[in-house]
Amino acid sequence: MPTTRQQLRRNIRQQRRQLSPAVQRRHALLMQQQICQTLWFRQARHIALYLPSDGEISPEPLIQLCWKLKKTVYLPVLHPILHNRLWFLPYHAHSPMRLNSYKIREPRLLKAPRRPAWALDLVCLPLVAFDSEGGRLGMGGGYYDRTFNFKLKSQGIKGPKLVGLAHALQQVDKLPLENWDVPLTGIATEKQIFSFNC
Ligand SMILES: Nc1nc2c(c(=O)[nH]1)N(C=O)[C@@H](CNc1ccc(C(=O)N[C@@H](CCC(=O)O)C(=O)O)cc1)CN2
Ligand SMILES: Nc1ncnc2c1ncn2[C@@H]1O[C@H](COP(=O)(O)OP(=O)(O)OP(=O)(O)O)[C@@H](O)[C@H]1O
Repeated sequence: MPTTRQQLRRNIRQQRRQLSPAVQRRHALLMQQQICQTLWFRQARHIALYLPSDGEISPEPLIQLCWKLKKTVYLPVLHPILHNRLWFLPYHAHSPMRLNSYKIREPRLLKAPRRPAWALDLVCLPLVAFDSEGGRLGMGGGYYDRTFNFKLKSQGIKGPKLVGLAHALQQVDKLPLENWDVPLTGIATEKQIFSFNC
């Protein structure tokens, strides 16, 4: 019987949560060393990352490196009005934070200048599963697909590079592509960089 998206999510989320803190730290550092060599990272000044939850690979070493290199870091914030869309707010060491409805820390809205999604250079996306052709399965809210939907339009804005971050164990054989799925530019794991032609 084929595995449903729900079963696959449950399965991989469970495997991810079982990684020890030491393995999590090692993967986060190795993934950072992989991605920081790419042109996607080196040419980017405005970079969206995320704070890890539920065993996701941690972009925290990458965030520290961005700050050191004077790149501006943004985090996703659940849109206060539009259904399942994201805003991106700057994130500094002293940004006032709150917990969103999924208990993930996000910057408070306050007066921080938002950056429109199309004006970011690089967006590092969390994901639950990926395949070797750039297929991505997320947490199921469709937040990133809705927010970067403009990239699917033929005359659309080119927008940021979209790079998924994952533990290598999150790779699966083949994910069915849905017509709302926004293509990824690449994926970075602790083992390697996958690059797709977009
Ligand atoms: N670290 C991180 N931040 C992120 C995301 C993410 O995947 N990871 N998102 C990527 O989109 C957005 C939040 N999307 C999320 C969607 C579902 C769940 C979640 O845990 N869902 C529960 C059930 C729903 C509920 O509690 O109401 C679950 O599946 O167990 C979490 C985040 C924005 N920020
Ligand atoms: N551009 C869009 N417009 C309208 N609905 C969308 C769009 N993109 C995704 N959806 C809807 O969102 C729901 C969740 O999509 P999906 O399972 O692909 O999310 P995901 O990629 O796992 O989540 P996330 O991007 O939040 O990590 C689906 O029911 C889909 O119909």
